[in-house]
Amino acid sequence: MTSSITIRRPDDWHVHLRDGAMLAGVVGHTARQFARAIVMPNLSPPVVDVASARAYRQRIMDAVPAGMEFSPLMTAYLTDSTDTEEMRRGFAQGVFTAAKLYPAGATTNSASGVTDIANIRAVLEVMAEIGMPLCVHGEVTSADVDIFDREAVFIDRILAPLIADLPQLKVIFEHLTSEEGVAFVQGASANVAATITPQHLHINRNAMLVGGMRPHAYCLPVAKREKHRLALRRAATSGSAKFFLGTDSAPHAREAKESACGCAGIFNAPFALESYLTVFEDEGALDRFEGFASLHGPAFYGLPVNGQSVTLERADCPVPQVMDVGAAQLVPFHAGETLRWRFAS
Ligand SMILES: NC(=O)N[C@@H](CC(=O)O)C(=O)O
Ligand SMILES: [Zn+2]
Ligand SMILES: [Zn+2]
Repeated sequence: MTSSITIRRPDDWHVHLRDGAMLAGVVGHTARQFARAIVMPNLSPPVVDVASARAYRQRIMDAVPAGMEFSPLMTAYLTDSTDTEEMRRGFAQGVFTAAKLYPAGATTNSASGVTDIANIRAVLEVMAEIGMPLCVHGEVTSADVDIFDREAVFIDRILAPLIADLPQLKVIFEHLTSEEGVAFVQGASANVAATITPQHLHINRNAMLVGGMRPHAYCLPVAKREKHRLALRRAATSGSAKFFLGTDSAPHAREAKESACGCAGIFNAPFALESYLTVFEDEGALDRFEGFASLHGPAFYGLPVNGQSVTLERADCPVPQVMDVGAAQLVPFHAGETLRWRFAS
């Protein structure tokens, strides 16, 4: 039995670091395991321009615990009125690594998102021209579409037409949750890739709804039927360079989750690599873990791979029921479980 595994230092291609005291409480968990992370811009107010992204990046750097090396990669939050020149400038200056499309109303802090993709057509054209990647929260928001179908419908109504229209645009289908999503990404050109979270590899919708309503298993897009989880596990462990690590770690204070209208988001940063590695081992794909965690993401984004390495050891890794991060009590993903891999260094 493999007793330890060493891979190039990975990156997290989708994370929510929040701001203020919450940022200070959570950033170390990401910086401990990952060299870089694509930082989501859904603050309140959102990060829509170069100046606010620069300022946010500085706040993140200031919050990284001493001795940790971590580079936040910033994203621009697209709105109906995003300025094309602002995107061009931010990308040229290396402030924006990508831009993020939130369909208005789809998820946490998406109220200022895009109400109709036609409204950002000019921005997307420029992004395709300059090679600026588009990160997508891929769900429609129409009241008549069932929440479990919103990703599949998004492909048909929005994503497939967009990609046909702008084949040069680099698109990351974020936090993929469905077999339709997997099939779509597999069948698309090399300009289309996807991130996959640990929770969507571990849980199906039963985790949320059986034996009581379990708000800590609630995130968006929601976990779906078992067949979707299995399709995601096959994709993540397939070795295909189209799929890579993006935790979507999304901390919300315990009381905001355990509420009559609980927030969407799972805080998985503290044990992210341990969680993913368990899946790769169960699928007999330990040899493909490094590609998913450390190689495919940089290749897609056109960035160098990291120089350093990390090691995980086979050892009991108990996950606490709750973590006090100063700003809040957070219930981590896998709370109360003991994982069988432990991040060593
Ligand atoms: N994934 C989530 O459930 N929540 C994210 C937003 C998002 O990534 O959609 C958050 O910011 O809380
Ligand atoms: Zn999202
Ligand atoms: Zn997210």
